Amino acid sequence: MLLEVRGLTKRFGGLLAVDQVSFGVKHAAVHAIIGPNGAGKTSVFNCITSFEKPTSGVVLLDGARIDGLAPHVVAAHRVARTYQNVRLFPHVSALDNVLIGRHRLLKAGIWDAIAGTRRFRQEQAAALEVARELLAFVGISHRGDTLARNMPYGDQRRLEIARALATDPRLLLLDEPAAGMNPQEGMRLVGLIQRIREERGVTVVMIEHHMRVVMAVSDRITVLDRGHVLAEGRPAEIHADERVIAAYLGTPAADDRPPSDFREVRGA
Ligand SMILES: Nc1ncnc2c1ncn2[C@@H]1O[C@H](COP(=O)(O)OP(=O)(O)OP(=O)(O)O)[C@@H](O)[C@H]1O
Repeated sequence: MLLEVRGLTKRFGGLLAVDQVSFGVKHAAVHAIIGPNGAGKTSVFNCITSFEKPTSGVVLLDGARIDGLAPHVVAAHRVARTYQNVRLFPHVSALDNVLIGRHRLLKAGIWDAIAGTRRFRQEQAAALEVARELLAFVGISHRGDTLARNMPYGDQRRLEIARALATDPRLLLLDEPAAGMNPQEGMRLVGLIQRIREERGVTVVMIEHHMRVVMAVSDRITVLDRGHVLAEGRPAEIHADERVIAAYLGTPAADDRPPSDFREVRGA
C-alpha cells in the first residue's frame, strides 16, 4: 500500500466530520472518495495533507506516519493536491504557474541565482524543460504564454494538475477534478488520470461527483456518508450497492447533480 488511512477521525467542536475512516490505496492505483455533500470528503483530504490536524487516527505513506507533520513536510514526502476551487496564480502565465510548482525541488541557492552560476542556469533550463513537458502531458502546450486567468476553465483545471505534477509527487490528491466539465471533457480527464498512473506511476486519490468519471477510472471507491465509511469496493460493487444509492437519493439535495448523475450511470 502506498497510502493507508486508519481510524481517521476529525471533530469540529460538536460535529464529527470524519468518523473512524479507514482505507488503503495500492501503488499506482486510482482510488475515489465519493459521498453526499458534507460527508467529510474534503476533511479526509485535509487530514492527509495536514491542512487539518486529525483528532485521532493514523495516516501512513509507504509505511511511514505522516499525520501530524507540518503541511510542507507532508509535501516534501511527495504528496501533492489540487483544490475544489481552482487555485492558480491568475496573473501569471501557464508556464510560470508550473515553474512555481517545480521551484521547491531546485537545489541552487540565492547566491547561485545572483551570481548566475552554471548550476543555476542548468537547473533553470531543466525546470523549464520539465514545465513545457508537463503542459504537453496535460494537453495544453499551446497555452504556455497565456495568463492563467485568461484560460478556459477546463484548461485551468489541467494546469492545476500540471502544477501539482511538477512537484514530482508519489501521491496526487485531486479534489473534484471534473467539476464544471461537460461529459466530453470529463472523459478526456479520465484519459489523463489513466496516463498519470500508467506513464508516471503516480498514485491518485480523488474526490469526485461525476459518476461516469469515477466509474471509468477508479480501481476502488470509498463511499462516505455523514463522516463514516458507508461502503468500499470496486466500481461494479459500488454501482450495485443499495446502501449507496439510498444515501445519494436520500439526501435533502436529491435533485442536485450528483444523485441524478448516479441514477444516469445506473441506467435508472
Ligand atoms: N473548518 C471547519 N470548521 C467547522 N466545520 C467544518 C470545517 N470544515 C468542514 N466542516 C464541516 O464538516 C463536515 C464535512 O465537511 P467536508 O467539507 O469535509 O465535506 P465534503 O464531503 O467534502 O462536502 P462537499 O462535497 O460539500 O465538499 C460538514 O458538515 C462541514 O460543514
